[in-house]
Amino acid sequence: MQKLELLVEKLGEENAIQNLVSANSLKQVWVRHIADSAQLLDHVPRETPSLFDLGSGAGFPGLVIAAMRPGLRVTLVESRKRRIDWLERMVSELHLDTCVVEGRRLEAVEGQRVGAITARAFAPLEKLLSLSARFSTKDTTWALPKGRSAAQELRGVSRKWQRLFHVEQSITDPEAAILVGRGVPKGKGAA
Ligand SMILES: C[S@@+](CC[C@H](N)C(=O)[O-])C[C@H]1O[C@@H](n2cnc3c(N)ncnc32)[C@H](O)[C@@H]1O
Repeated sequence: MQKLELLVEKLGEENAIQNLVSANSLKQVWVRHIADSAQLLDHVPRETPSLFDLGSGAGFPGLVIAAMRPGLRVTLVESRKRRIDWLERMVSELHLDTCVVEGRRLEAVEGQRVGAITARAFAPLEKLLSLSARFSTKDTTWALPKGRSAAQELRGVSRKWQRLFHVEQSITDPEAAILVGRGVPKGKGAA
C-alpha cells in the first residue's frame, strides 16, 4: 500500500509536467487506475514467473502489478522517451526490484517466452495479438482490459484466437470488460 500511495502522489506531480493520464481520471485515481490495474491479478496465476505489460505509459497496469506481486518479473514495454524516464524513476523510487523497463518499441524487443501479457489502451485487439504472439506459449496468460469494446473486438479476430479467450466483467466499471486468455494458436509464438 505504501508503494501504491507513493505512486499516486508522484503521478499527481508528474501529470502537471507531462500528460500521463487525463486530469479527470486523476480525480478518481484509485478506482480508474490503481484498482483497474490491480484487478488483473485475479486472472494471473500465482505461479506465473514473468509478465510483459505492453505500452505501459503512465505505468498502468504494470507498475501496480509489480508493486502488488513482488517476485513476479515484470517488464514494462514503452517507446516514448519521457514516459520511459518516468517509468524508470518509479521503478527505482518504489524499489520494484523485479521490474525492468524495455524502453523501445515492442517490435524491437527480443523474442522470449513470457508467462503473462497485459496491455491497457495499447492497440486494437487484432494488432495487439499479432505484435505479441511471438512472446507467448501454450502456458501464457493474457489479461487485456478492453473497456466497452471487449466482446466486439473479440468477435473481430480469427476463430483460432477467439477460442483462447473469454470475457470477464471489470469490477471497476460496470460497462467495461477484460479479455482473459490462455495460450497461443498452434503454429504461432514460441510454443
Ligand atoms: C494510450 S497509452 C496507454 C498507457 C497505459 N497502458 C494506460 O492504460 O494508462 C499507450 C502507450 O503505448 C505506447 N506505445 C504505443 N505503441 C507502442 C509500441 N509499438 N511499442 C511500445 N510502446 C508503444 C505509447 O507510447 C503510450 O504510452
